[in-house]
Amino acid sequence: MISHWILGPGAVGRLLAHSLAPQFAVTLIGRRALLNEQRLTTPEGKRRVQRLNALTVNQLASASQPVPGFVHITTKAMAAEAALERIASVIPSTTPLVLWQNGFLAQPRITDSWLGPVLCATTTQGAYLTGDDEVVHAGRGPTFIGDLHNRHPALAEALAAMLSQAGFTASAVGDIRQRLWQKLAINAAINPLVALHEVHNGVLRHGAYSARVDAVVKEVAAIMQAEGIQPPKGKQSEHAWLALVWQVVENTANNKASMLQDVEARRPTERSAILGPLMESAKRHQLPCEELVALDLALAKKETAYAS
Ligand SMILES: NC(=O)C1=CN([C@@H]2O[C@H](COP(=O)(O)OP(=O)(O)OC[C@H]3O[C@@H](n4cnc5c(N)ncnc54)[C@H](OP(=O)(O)O)[C@@H]3O)[C@@H](O)[C@H]2O)C=CC1
Ligand SMILES: CC(C)(CO)C(=O)C(=O)O
Repeated sequence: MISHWILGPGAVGRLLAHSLAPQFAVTLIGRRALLNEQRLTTPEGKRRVQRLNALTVNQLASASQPVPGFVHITTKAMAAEAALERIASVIPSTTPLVLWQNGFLAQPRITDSWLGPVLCATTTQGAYLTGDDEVVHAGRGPTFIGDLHNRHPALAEALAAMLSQAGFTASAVGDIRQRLWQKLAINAAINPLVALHEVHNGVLRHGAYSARVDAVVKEVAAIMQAEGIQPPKGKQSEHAWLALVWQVVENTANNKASMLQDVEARRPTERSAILGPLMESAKRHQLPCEELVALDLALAKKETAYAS
């Protein structure tokens, strides 16, 4: 039986573990001990309890586990490389990895440094934790799998089939880089502003916020063009990116964005994974990015204030 290791037992990691466990061998790996009896609340409000095989990184070194078929990394973007480093000595260097992070920080770095295949997943599944033994699956959405250089289409197909068997709507795609950058554009336009002002996504439609969104999207659209990233619908243009972002704001008006959840929990945000690649690209292509830099600085200041 294919075994899946899931490194990072947070919202996505536990949702994945609950979904895969009935049909596959699953090991959930964290840096601290987790209860083996875990609860899931479905989007329909049903509650399920399941025993999951949960180990700490330290226990993993002494436990005799079968070699994993896949290692899913489900930490936040900034933690992915360090988390992988902690387990790298106990898995073959050819083990397929699956990166579930938003942004575009961990994906190119781990793809360049890992010997084995590195698949990337982008998902609009929504999940959040309510405690050490419970995850809420807030909403369903599609998941796309691929690798940055399109070298492993069969592996992506095989994983998408397993995830589909586990109840995800998953597809293998040949354009995962495009999809990761498209999501990055949306996250850059929405997440920093709502996190800084501590508002739900829908508030961006009002007052001075909407002009800030437009100004951010203007910078992002030029960067996307320079990176060769098309908006999912329509031709490359500022108008198409604006339409996309405003549609997501509308669809998620009542959402508390992930970056706002991080700010409220006083955790580091994923600003380096979301704003970082855009600012780097702007610099490389000599494009303006004053709005993005201002958002990044303001978020850094906010994080420093609550970290001290
Ligand atoms: N939640 C969602 O709905 C979605 C999330 N994503 C993306 O998925 C990624 C994960 O998000 P999410 O699950 O919400 O994040 P969480 O903060 O809920 O989970 C992150 C987990 O990683 C663990 N972790 C951190 N460092 C290590 C380490 N060195 N070794 C092992 N585990 C570690 C944390 O453990 P500890 O508790 O000890 O801190 C925590 O359990 C992010 O990039 C996010 O943007 C994408 C789409 C939807
Ligand atoms: C699309 C959006 C902004 C929805 O809240 C999101 O992906 C997030 O919160 O990270």
